[in-house]
Amino acid sequence: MPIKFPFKKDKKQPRTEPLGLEENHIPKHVAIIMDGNGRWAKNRGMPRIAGHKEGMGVVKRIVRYASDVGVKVLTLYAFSTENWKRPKNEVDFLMKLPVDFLSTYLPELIERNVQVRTIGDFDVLPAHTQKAVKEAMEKTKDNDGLILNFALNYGSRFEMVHAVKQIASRVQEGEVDISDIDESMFSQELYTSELIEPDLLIRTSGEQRLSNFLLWQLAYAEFWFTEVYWPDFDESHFEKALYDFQNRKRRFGGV
Ligand SMILES: CC(C)Oc1ccc(CN(CCC(N)=O)C(=O)c2cnn(Cc3ccccc3)c2-c2ccc3sccc3c2)cc1
Repeated sequence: MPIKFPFKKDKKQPRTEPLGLEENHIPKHVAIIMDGNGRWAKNRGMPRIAGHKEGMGVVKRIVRYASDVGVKVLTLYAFSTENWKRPKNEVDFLMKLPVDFLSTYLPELIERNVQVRTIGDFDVLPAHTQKAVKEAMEKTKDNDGLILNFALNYGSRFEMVHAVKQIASRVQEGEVDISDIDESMFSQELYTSELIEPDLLIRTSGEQRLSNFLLWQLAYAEFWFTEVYWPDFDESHFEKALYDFQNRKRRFGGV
């Protein structure tokens, strides 16, 4: 019978009746494809950026929950069609969003001992976005609590081809012999080289696809999908995902 641990008592957070999560079987690394902002807004006759705004509030709440429940790494991927397909006002809004997010939320992230990291092609972001993100990473680099990892302009196949090129050039230089190449060497060349691999992937809005996200790193992860649009995603959905994760692991226990 699973041992029932109530959540750590935390005055600040409204207590939710725990499903009976086992404290010592929380996934170490949860990756989330945050999808559904646009449809959420459309269903309400609101502009798409209203969905992104609502989605930002959910990011803050889920980060709090993940750090409270003991997740070690939380990787967030804003599933977004290429920016060039978006109207200009939406792209401008999105590029401002991180600056607003960090200006209001960085103090709490620091207080919560959260370390902010990114994976992906950082340089294509506008200067003001880069500046805000760099400052957040610099100010939190020594924190050893939850690692909050944002996928920015990230593509898994691009990442993997880049890794192949890095290794191939080392072979060409005679630094590495073909027989030395193994999974570990390949993993070391990925953006995620310093992170443990995800053990749970969550995707919202009913899509059941990876969309070129962490293709190598998700090889052994549990996948959990929900119809819920990201702006409607809340702690109860996250808790259910953790609960199902624990039950799957329990059912298929073994080595
Ligand atoms: C370190 C962190 C604070 O800074 C950054 C974080 C991300 C990016 C990249 N970025 C915005 C620019 C782009 N590529 O479109 C997206 O991924 C993107 C695309 N849609 N949404 C809205 C959305 C909001 C909420 C949920 C899904 C999508 C976002 C998005 C995603 C999460 C968060 S959290 C703070 C801002 C933000 C913006 C750049 C810097």
